[in-house]
Formats: sequence, structure tokens, C-alpha cells
Amino acid sequence: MSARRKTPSTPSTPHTYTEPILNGTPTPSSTNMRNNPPRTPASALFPTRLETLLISLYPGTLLLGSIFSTLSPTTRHAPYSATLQSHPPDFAPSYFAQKRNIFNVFFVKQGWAWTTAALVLFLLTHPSLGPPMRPVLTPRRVRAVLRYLLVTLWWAGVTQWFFGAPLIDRGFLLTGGQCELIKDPGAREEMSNTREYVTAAGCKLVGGQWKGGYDISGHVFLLTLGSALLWFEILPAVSRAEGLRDGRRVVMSDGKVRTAASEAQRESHGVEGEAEEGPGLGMKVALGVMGMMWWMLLMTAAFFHTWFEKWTALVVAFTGLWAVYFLPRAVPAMRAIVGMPGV
Ligand SMILES: CCCCC/C=C\C/C=C\C/C=C\C/C=C\CCCC(=O)SCCNC(=O)CCNC(=O)[C@H](O)C(C)(C)COP(=O)(O)OP(=O)(O)OC[C@H]1O[C@@H](n2cnc3c(N)ncnc32)[C@H](O)[C@@H]1OP(=O)(O)O
Repeated sequence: MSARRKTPSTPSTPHTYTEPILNGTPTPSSTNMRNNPPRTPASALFPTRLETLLISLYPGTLLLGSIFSTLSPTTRHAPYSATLQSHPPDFAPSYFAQKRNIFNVFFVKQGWAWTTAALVLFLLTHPSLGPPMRPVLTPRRVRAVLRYLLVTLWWAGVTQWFFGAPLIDRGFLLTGGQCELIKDPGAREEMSNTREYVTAAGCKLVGGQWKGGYDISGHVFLLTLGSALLWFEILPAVSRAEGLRDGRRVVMSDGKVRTAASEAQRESHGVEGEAEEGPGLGMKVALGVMGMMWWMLLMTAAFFHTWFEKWTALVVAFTGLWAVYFLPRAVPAMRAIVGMPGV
């Protein structure tokens, strides 16, 4: 497994590993690195080039959707309602511009359930994490579940519940928004539960209009968070690409910066008989879910929300992802608990 990985810059003595120190006293290999700058970033907190390329698919998709909506005459001329955050149903320029489209109702609106199912299937079936189809709690599975739970907390806090109203709704209220019903004193009388008018869901439930504030796109947030969680977990486990696996930088407990390969060496929990075969069922399902998420992200970018609502949602999603997938690279104590995918 990882213990068998080749480390081309080091002598191939069995059972010893002399990974070059990247920010310590100059060694012959670190001098080499000055002459041939490494392809990985200087700080453990930043993504590698390959990771940056993959991450840039997200802003790229938002840009593509926005360009399409600007260039397409049907979409450009269709009336847009800021309150509905969409084109009114009668003027929707495409099937995907309708809120009731089947992919929205059964896929995005249940998006975290799909993300969870795809990840669980992958964890249960991929041999790099444990014996396929046997519910054995290997360290890699446990750490993957811990990371998933942290990202789930972020999803839940932003979209579902944060000691009351979720963060999206709190932001909306703080920026001057309110449930339009509460302007009507008669209707307000009937709203006995305060929760009814401090959340978008409660407001819509009593027939109110959630208006006036600034609302980040829940769709962009969920689709980014879910699909990126899947590929952050899956690619380092299945790919041999340097930038996704061994080339990632980590800060060791002595403060030295090394590559993830050194940790993989020490913490190998390889499963006997780990196969290097084609994609298994878990991988195929995850690829399907990621593909659908990408498509729905593109549709959201093309037909829903304002630019600002979409871009801030992207930033909020990546804040959570960064805390779970990049911060531990620079904080050994955190890494000891949640680990890194593929290590
Ligand atoms: C040994 C091996 C071990 C293996 C491991 C084992 C076990 C696993 C470990 C642990 C598991 C344990 C515990 C897990 C704990 C919990 C996990 C449970 C997770 C679940 O399983 S939990 C159930 C499923 N629950 C969901 O998964 C909900 C997902 N859902 C959301 O989080 C929101 O729903 C969101 C974010 C989507 C908000 O969205 P939003 O809709 O309110 O807001 P947005 O601003 O985006 O949209 C404004 C208006 O535009 C429309 N609109 C925009 N874009 C559109 C588009 N593209 N197409 C059509 N319409 C569009 C909208 O439809 C809306 O319209 P309208 O308001 O009228 O509906």
C-alpha cells in the first residue's frame, strides 16, 4: 500500500525513509529543490497545483453558467424575480430553470443524503480503506467518517440549524431581510412561534415571502460542498498523482515541512490484498453523484440567483472544506485526529 509507494528522491533502503526536510537546514536534496523548484506549494495550508486546478472547476462552472445566461437571448430576455431568486415559472427559459424540475426535487433538495450515501458506499467498498463489504472499523474509515461529520456539521449549521435559525437565514435577517407576512399585524398574531419568521422555511410554510435581505445560494453551497467532499476523499485514495497524494505538504510536530508521503510511510494501515483494479461500485456511484452535482451547479449558475449570491456561497462552502482538508496539513494535533485522505 502506501508503504510500498516509491519515493524517487530518496534511497530505496527497505524500512527506512529519509524524506527531505523542506524548510529546515539545507541538505543536498533541499539544495536540489532550490535548483529545481518543487511543483507543490510552499505552505502546507495551500493546495497543490493539481488540487488548485480541480478547485478552479468550481469558479469556472459559475463563470460558464453566468456567461451562458448573458449570451443566451432566451435567458437574457426572460424576466427575473429577485424574491423568487429565479425566473417566474411561466417565463422559465428551460426545464432546468424551473424549481419543480425532477433533478432539483429529488437530487439537490436531498443533496446531503446523496453525498452521504455515495461516501458510505465508497468507504465500504474501496479496498484502500478496509476489507470491501465488511464493516470493519479501520483507522482510515474512522478518520474519513470524522472528516465527513465535520463537513456535515458545516452543512447543517449553514443550511439547517445553528442554535436556532441556520447561518444562511441569520445572515438574511442581519442584512435587513424579513418574512413579508409580519408586516401584516393580523397575520403576525397567528404566528405564535418565533421560529416561524426567523427561518426561510418557516416563513414559506405560513405563506410569507422571505424578502429584503441578502441570501447566499443554498444550491451552490450544497453542490460545491458535497461534490468537493467526495473528490477530496476519493481522489487521494484512488489516484497515484503526486499533486493529489504524496506531493501534499504537511507540517510535522517539530515544525518542519515535509510531504504527505512521509506520513503515509509511518501510518500505513494498508489492507492485505489491496487491489489496484478498475473503479468499483462505490467509485462509480460517487462519480455519478459528482457528475450530477456538477451539472446542477451549472444549471444553478445559469438560471438562478445573482452573481453575488453564487460567489459568496462558493466562498462559504470552501471555508468549511479548507478547515477540514487543508488546515490539518499545517496543524499536526488536528491531523492526528482527522488525518488526511489517502494517508
Ligand atoms: C465500517 C464502514 C463505515 C462506513 C460509514 C458508516 C456510517 C456513516 C457515518 C456517519 C453517519 C452518521 C451520522 C450522519 C449525520 C447526519 C447526516 C444526515 C444527512 C442527511 O442525509 S439529511 C437528509 C437529507 N436532506 C438533505 O439532503 C437536505 C439537502 N438540502 C439542503 O440542504 C437545502 O435544501 C439547500 C441547501 C439545497 C437549500 O436550498 P434552497 O432551495 O432553500 O435555497 P437556494 O438559495 O439554493 O434556492 C432558492 C430557490 O431557488 C431554487 N433553485 C435554486 N437553484 C435551483 C436549481 N438549480 N434548480 C431548481 N431550483 C433551484 C430553489 O429551489 C429555491 O426555491 P424555493 O425556496 O421556492 O424552494
